[in-house]
Amino acid sequence: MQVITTEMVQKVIVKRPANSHKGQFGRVLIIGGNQQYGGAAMMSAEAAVNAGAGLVTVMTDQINLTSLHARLPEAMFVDYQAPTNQLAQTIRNADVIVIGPGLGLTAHALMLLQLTFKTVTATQTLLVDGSALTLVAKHHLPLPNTQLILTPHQMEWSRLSQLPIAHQTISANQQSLAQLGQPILVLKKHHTEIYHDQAVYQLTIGTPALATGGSGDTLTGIIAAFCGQFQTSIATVNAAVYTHSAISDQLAQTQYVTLPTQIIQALPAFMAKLSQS
Ligand SMILES: NC(=O)C1=CN([C@@H]2O[C@H](COP(=O)(O)OP(=O)(O)OC[C@H]3O[C@@H](n4cnc5c(N)ncnc54)[C@H](O)[C@@H]3O)[C@@H](O)[C@H]2O)[C@@H](O)CC1
Ligand SMILES: Nc1ncnc2c1ncn2[C@@H]1O[C@H](COP(=O)(O)OP(=O)(O)O)[C@@H](O)[C@H]1O
Ligand SMILES: [Mg+2]
Repeated sequence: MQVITTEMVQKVIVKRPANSHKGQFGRVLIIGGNQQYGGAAMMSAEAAVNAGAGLVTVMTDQINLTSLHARLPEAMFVDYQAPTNQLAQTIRNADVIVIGPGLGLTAHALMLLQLTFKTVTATQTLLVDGSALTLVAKHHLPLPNTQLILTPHQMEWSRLSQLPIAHQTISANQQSLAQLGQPILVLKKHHTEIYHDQAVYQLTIGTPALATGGSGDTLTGIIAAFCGQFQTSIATVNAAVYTHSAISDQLAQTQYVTLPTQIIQALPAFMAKLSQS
């Protein structure tokens, strides 16, 4: 198991080429946010925008439109009740898709997940989080052939792998991942572990100041934005996971809890500093 270091992250968060445009920094689609959990999709989207995604679209319940645009005019909106062919076209247009933050477990949520799995191709990156992971486990859905990243916390991983939390050892986790077709796994907890093929990385920063609703939703947006602009790889995912906790640690010097929205606000300055060092 290797520890993720600042030096590893500096290799990922590089200066942007002068001759570039938004089309090169990733078209990110966030699918989530039902009537109860709109904030989850909004935090994911705002994190993606602030972490540098070129274009961000949110496919969510219409009830979230006004608050989304009031808070984040940079984001585009698609009503997740739109006709299936429009939803599929939106999914096809994305480079990186996040599904799950605040999605919920209803029949409509399941339909959106199945449509995404059916539509996504091998050249796209798909990040499955939150409710979407619970739906995969509950309905035994086969995972699609794409660049796949799973971001469960320990309980979500338990549902998916059928490993009780106390049995989530490195070798047991690796065996479960082999059965799931070797996606990248971000197993979120105190000292999060990241798995890909035989490689295992550990985050040794981050504190319980992160133990507040929305911290994981925010992480999904950072990972998606990083994959969209720095290419999908284990190094890129590690850099995103590290950035999330490093910002929290900085804020936690003077704060008991670090709010997801505060981490989001600090992203552009943190990335500028790393890219210049
Ligand atoms: N503001 C919002 O709209 C929020 C929406 N959320 C959404 O709510 C949905 C359900 O997600 P939840 O995670 O709350 O619900 P889950 O019921 O899937 O899991 C949460 C429970 O798992 C247990 N658990 C064990 N180990 C854990 C670990 N290491 N980390 C976290 N929990 C652990 C805890 O008992 C915890 O109450 C998701 O779609 C999520 O995106 C949450 O993220 C909270 C904030
Ligand atoms: N005690 C802790 N130490 C370090 N990191 C933590 C701790 N508690 C939570 N976190 C981090 O906060 C995030 C929580 O994700 P998640 O449980 O999915 O939150 P939510 O779904 O509410 O957004 C993960 O990145 C996790 O590693
Ligand atoms: Mg979560």
